[in-house]
Amino acid sequence: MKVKICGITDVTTGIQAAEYGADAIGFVFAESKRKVSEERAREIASHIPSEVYKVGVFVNETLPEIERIASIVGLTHIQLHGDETAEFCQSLSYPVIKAVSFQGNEQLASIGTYPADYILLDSPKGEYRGGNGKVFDWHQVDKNLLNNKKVILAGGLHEENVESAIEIIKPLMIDVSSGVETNGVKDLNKIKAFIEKAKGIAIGGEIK
Ligand SMILES: O=C(O)c1ccccc1NCC(=O)[C@H](O)[C@H](O)COP(=O)(O)O
Repeated sequence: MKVKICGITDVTTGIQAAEYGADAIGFVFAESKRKVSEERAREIASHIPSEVYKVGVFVNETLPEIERIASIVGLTHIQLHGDETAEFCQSLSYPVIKAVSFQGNEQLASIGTYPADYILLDSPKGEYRGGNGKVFDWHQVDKNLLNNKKVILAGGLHEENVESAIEIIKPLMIDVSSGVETNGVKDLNKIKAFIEKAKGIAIGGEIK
């Protein structure tokens, strides 16, 4: 199971997350309590091994601004967390993760044709477009509608519920932010425990 730790804002947490086995780390460049400057993100990214994805999270940002930040920071993937059109997605020169605030399967039917490499299933938006620490009903998701796209599951995951989430959705990757924080700050013990738990979960008798 691949793991993305999102909302990284300092070098130590980035380095430790990678050491604990994170496959991707996320930098939020949108309105958020976890918003990070491009200078800080660049510094963090420079300490992270090349095989770990550096994902930039954007909400309705302009194309030139995304491309500019991606190039400065050294992003490997762009996560679109707003209302970006398919044409917008196609214009980006990076692999795209399109986030969907899950509200039902009608929505998934249309996202099945969206030209993104990955679909990130998240909870309906709260105060911010993402990172709200809320779960949604995984049983409602009809994955057949997603056209075999690579699925990343997010939304209120933590050490205690991640096993059920993986069992029900069987995603390629899981994404967490609030669930590895204490009092709104990333907690290294929780990050370690979450990654260990997720990496040890057997799907169909095989450790993924
Ligand atoms: O994390 C944020 O603050 C955020 C703000 C605005 C747009 C997206 C944001 N996060 C994107 C993520 O990938 C989060 O990890 C994902 O929404 C899950 O968050 P959580 O429910 O807190 O685990």
